Amino acid sequence: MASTTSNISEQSKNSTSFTSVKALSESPELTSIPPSFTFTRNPNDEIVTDPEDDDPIPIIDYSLLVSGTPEQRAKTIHNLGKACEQWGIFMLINHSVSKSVMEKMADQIFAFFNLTEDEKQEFAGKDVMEPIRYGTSFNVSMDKVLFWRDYLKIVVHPEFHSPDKPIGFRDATADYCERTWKVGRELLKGISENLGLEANYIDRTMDLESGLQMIAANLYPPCPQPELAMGIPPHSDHGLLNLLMQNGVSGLQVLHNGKWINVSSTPNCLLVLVSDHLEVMSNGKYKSVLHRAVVVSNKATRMSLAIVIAPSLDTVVEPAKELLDNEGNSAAYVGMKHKDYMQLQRSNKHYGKSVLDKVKI
Ligand SMILES: O=C(O)CCC(=O)C(=O)O
Ligand SMILES: [Fe+2]
Repeated sequence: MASTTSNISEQSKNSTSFTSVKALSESPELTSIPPSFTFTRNPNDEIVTDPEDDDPIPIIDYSLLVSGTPEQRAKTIHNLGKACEQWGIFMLINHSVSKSVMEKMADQIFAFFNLTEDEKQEFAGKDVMEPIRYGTSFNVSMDKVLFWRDYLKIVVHPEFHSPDKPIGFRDATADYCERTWKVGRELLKGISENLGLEANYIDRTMDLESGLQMIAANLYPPCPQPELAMGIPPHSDHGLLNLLMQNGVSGLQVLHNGKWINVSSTPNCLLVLVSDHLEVMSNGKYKSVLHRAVVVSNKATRMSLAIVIAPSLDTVVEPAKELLDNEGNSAAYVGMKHKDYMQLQRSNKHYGKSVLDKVKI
C-alpha cells in the first residue's frame, strides 16, 4: 500500500499522470486510507446539523420566473434575492431540464469515470486553462493533504469541448450544457432585477455572450475510513452561479449563519450556489456560499456535477457602479479579470474564501 501512496503524491506533483482515487478505492487490499489522505479537522467544523424546520434551504420555482404572472414573477424575484442574501444556495424546482436529460448526463459521467485508467489519463491536465482536465484531489500542485475525489472539468462555452469517449458523452453533455446555460442566464436576469438593475445587466456587463461555462464532475468513491478523509475542503466557487446535480448520495455541506448544514441529495434536483463573482458584482449584497464535500460511505459512490456559469475570461469583474454612491456604499472589492482570478485560485494554497479575500478592500 505504501508504494501506491507515495506514487500518488510523487506522480501527481511531477507529471500529469496519477493514480485515481477510484483505482485506489478498488484495490482489494485497501482497508485503511493512505496517511496522505488524512484530513485534519478543526473541532469547530465538526458540528453539522440538518436545516432547521423554520429555516429550510430556500426553494425557487423556475416556472414562475419565466412564465408566471407579473405578480408571481415579482414574488419569485423577491424570494430569489432573499435566498442569495440569506443562504447563498437554493433548490431550483420546475426548471426546464427534464429528468431524462439529467439522467442521461449522470449516466455519461459515470461512464466516463468507468473508462480504463489509461483511457482517462489521456485527458489528465495540469493547467487551469486547459479545456479538458481529468484530475484528482483539489489542487494537487498545492495540496499537502490529498482529497478523496476524482474530477473531470470541461470548458463547454464559448467554445464547446468534450472528450471523444465514452460513446454518447459528447451529445449528452452538449444537450445538458445548453439547457443549464439557459437556466443560468434566466436566473441572472431575475437576480439583476432584484438588485434594482435592468434584467440584462449581468448578461451584458459580464459578457455572457462569450461567457465561460464549465462542467466539473466529481466522483467520490467508497472510502474505508470516510470520517478521516475529505472530498473537497471548504471553498467557494469562481463564477456567478453553480448549478449542481447529485446522484442521491449525500455529502454536500454549506456554512449558514456560522454553522455547517447538511444539504440532502435528491437525484435530478438542481441546487444553485452563489459564487464569488456574484458577490463581487453585487458589492457584497450576496455572499458566495462556503461549501465542502465530505465523504460519507464505505460502500456507495457519490457523484456530483457542477455547472459553472461565469463571466467571459476577459471580463474585469468589479462591483456594479450603479450600486455604489458617496453615502457609505463604496466599492468593497477591486476589479480583477476573470482569467486572473482563476489563476490566483490555482496558485492559492489556502482554502475557504481566501482568493476572494485578495480582492476585498
Ligand atoms: O460535490 C459537491 O457536492 C460539491 C462540488 C463542488 O463544490 C465543486 O465542484 O465545486
Ligand atoms: Fe464548489
